[in-house]
Amino acid sequence: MMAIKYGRPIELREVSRRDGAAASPALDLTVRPRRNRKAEWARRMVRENVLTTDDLIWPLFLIDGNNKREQIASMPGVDRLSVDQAVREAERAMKLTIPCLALFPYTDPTLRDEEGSEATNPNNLVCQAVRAIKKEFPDIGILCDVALDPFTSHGHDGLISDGKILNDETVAVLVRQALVQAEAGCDIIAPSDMMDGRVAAIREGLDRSGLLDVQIMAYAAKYASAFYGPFRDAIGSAKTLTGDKRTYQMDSANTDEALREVDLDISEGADMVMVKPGMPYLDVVRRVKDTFAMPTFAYQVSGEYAMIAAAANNGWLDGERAMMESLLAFKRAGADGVLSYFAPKVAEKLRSQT
Ligand SMILES: NCc1[nH]cc(CCC(=O)O)c1CC(=O)O
Ligand SMILES: [Mg+2]
Repeated sequence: MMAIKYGRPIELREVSRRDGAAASPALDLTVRPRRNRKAEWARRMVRENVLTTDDLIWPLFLIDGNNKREQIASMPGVDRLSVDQAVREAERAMKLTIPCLALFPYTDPTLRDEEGSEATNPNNLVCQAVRAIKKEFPDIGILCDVALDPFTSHGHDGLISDGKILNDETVAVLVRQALVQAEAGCDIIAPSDMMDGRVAAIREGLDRSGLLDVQIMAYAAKYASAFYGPFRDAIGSAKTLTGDKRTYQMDSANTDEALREVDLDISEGADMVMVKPGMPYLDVVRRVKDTFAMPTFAYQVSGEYAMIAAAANNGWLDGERAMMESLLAFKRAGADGVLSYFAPKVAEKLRSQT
């Protein structure tokens, strides 16, 4: 019996050395993992995870106006788009075979109020964009975020009373927000507010309105994160936000809690679940995928995008390679897809490789 692990059995050592091999010093290794990495064709054969355009959800920021593109300083390469420009990006997404867009509005400050009432206006920016995109490109998926922060004067995701975020009262408004979006033609409702019980309430609201096919992707494990900073610039809530979101978004120290949150959202009717942010929480993605075997998504959030984009713009790292590596990391962690501001660039890169 010869136990071979990482070397050659002692008995075979002498015979195994070829004549002349002594001239070139060699380690006595049977197993050399580098053999499988010796050429690109060999690396392709043993590759465990692949990223394709099917894995991408592309978030777009909307702004009122026509033929307008406004740069977002903290997200170099990402613009706020007027509805007509968002339709052009939808066309680009179709050509790049990106399956789904996510829409986020920059609401005019004059339309923001304490209750976020613009959220339930069936003609708000998001609903306008959904209709315009679906009219030209009915075959692209559209995901709409459900939360009040783009619409409230205080920048919180829910209603406030005496400095507290009200849960049940907020849920009632979120149901109405989800309904105006679904009625506009949105395919996937994505509650990002972290109120308790909102998935069940939204599911019931949709079903009662006959919107049985509208899916719910729950931001199930969403953490109170510093990485949302640039997003809050993009939707214009950074300056107005008072305090933080720690009474509703999760504590970044926890993962068991993430499993309980995901479990609840699934039992309330979520079709898909999301972990957010992405790269700093890949352990959560893996646990969620392994525990529930549900379609699991990750959000590579604005701050993650900004870090890579800023370092690349400074020449501190190879932006394209860092981008591709960061996206593949989500696949390795078990994600079925990723919301990423890099989506169009990634899709272009993937296309140039085939
Ligand atoms: N509730 C709204 C919402 N939906 C997505 C993000 C962040 C996305 C990003 O940073 O890219 C946020 C911000 C927040 O919760 O403060
Ligand atoms: Mg929850």
